[in-house]
Amino acid sequence: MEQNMTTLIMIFGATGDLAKRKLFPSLYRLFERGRIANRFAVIGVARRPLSNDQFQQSVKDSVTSALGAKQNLDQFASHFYYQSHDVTDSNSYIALKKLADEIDTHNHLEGNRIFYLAMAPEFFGSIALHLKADGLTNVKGYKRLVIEKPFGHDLESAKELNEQIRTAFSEEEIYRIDHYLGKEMVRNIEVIRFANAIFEPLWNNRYISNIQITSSETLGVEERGRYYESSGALRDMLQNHMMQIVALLAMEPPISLTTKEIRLEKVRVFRSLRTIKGEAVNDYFVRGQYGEGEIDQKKVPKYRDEPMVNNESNTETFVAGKVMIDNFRWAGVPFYIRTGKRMETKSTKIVIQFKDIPMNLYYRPEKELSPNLLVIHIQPEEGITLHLNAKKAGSHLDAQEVKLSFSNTGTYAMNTPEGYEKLLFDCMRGDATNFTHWDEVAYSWAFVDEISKVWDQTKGDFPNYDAGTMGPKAADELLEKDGFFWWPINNLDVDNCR
Ligand SMILES: NC(=O)C1=CN([C@@H]2O[C@H](COP(=O)(O)OP(=O)(O)OC[C@H]3O[C@@H](n4cnc5c(N)ncnc54)[C@H](OP(=O)(O)O)[C@@H]3O)[C@@H](O)[C@H]2O)C=CC1
Ligand SMILES: O=C1O[C@H](COP(=O)(O)O)[C@@H](O)[C@H](O)[C@H]1O
Repeated sequence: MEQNMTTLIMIFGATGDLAKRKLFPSLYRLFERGRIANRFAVIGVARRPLSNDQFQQSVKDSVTSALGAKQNLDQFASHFYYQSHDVTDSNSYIALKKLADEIDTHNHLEGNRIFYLAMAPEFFGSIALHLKADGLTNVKGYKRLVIEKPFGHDLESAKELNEQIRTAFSEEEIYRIDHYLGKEMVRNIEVIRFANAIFEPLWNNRYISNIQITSSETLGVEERGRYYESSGALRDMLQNHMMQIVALLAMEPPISLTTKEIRLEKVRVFRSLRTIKGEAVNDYFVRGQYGEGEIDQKKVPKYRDEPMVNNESNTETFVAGKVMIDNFRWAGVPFYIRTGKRMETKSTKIVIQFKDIPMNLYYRPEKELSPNLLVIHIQPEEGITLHLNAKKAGSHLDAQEVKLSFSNTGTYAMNTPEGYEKLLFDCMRGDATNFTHWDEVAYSWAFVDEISKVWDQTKGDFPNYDAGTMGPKAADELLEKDGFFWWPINNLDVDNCR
């Protein structure tokens, strides 16, 4: 893997929300930690007219607003340039190439280029084609394309987009970003599984009864109503973030930790997904849309009253499903996943529920022994909790549930870096392990398309959950019919140990 951090990053959509909230602060943190040397430059691209000074000021403002007052901000911002450019206008690329070549030569950037597409996905394909046609990719160093989600709207559009970007970049040069793969505890899944002799032998259908993955948000759609109306929770969260977590939990140990081997194993999981189609969709998947409710003691409107949302919208803001992986290791083990907006709490957690022991010697017959759980806390807290049974102090032989916890924040006493910081750094190093390969995207869309095909044709009974709750009743029933229930995520806090 290369360790060449000398690079010119072109951010398309540099005045947008993602650039301000995530990309500039992440680049600052890399700069602050000395991970990118002084030989880097950023060209921000967007339509509105801004001078370099104005752009640098907006970069400084976004760093301060995300990270608080910081040192060396002027020095950091001096690496930023701005080009007012409409990506639909072919002539603009000529001027952009000229600027890029000048900055490259002036800063000795060795012709290394990262093109970061942080704007609406409808532009992705044509930007990639222009970059090649107008010579911006014609460099003596490396060229890499970082592409934001959503990668297409369904398999067909994803294929079309892929073909367009592949005319300008090879698969190895394409970094399809999924910011969940930058989260510290998502990256930790593989280490927890493959570096612990106590887990890997149990990691299969003989010992695990079910796995639950919840990613709940308290936010609504905010200003993104127009995008969300054509996306919904299924395409916005499940097709990418949730399915990636399933793959990491379910994959076989790779023969080595290279990008190629890890991706191969993840793809094998996607290939083993049980296809759910037609009438079966509603047995395996549940959709919801939020009505009015209360969050943090404030009244919030229903989804259909949000800006840029159709007042009869059929878009789901919640999805829960049972994913089955039909292979030797996982046959019969349901992976329950749920995600939604305007839920009770902001939390992403994985609960691995182990099967019951064959016989309970310790509780009285009327009391059941608690199952062992391994909880992986992805956010906001980061850590692991193992739920065990141990003798109740002072009792004869009664057992009680105890929790062994590891808290990432507590151990290192610092905030772990944002996902984007890690992913940007990985891209500069040429490490694509935590980016999604085309095959993963394609299999995941094929799986999701069968669900949306059914849902697009039938009207949901919406709204069907109140804002501030954990989703519709049907999501609970999905597990109840299998004899399970969602573990209440608020009671699983990493710090909530007995
Ligand atoms: N925001 C977020 O938290 C997340 C965003 N994403 C993805 O990131 C991408 C960007 O999202 P976000 O930042 O929220 O979007 P915004 O709408 O906030 O920003 C869009 C950017 O594109 C620029 N732009 C729009 N049209 C053109 C054009 N024709 N030519 C040149 N520039 C143009 C806008 O600037 P101007 O108007 O000046 O041209 C602006 O800088 C999307 O793909 C989104 O799905 C993914 C995960 C999270
Ligand atoms: O990709 C997306 O993710 C965010 C949730 O990300 P998180 O890191 O805050 O969990 C979600 O709000 C957004 O709708 C979606 O596009």
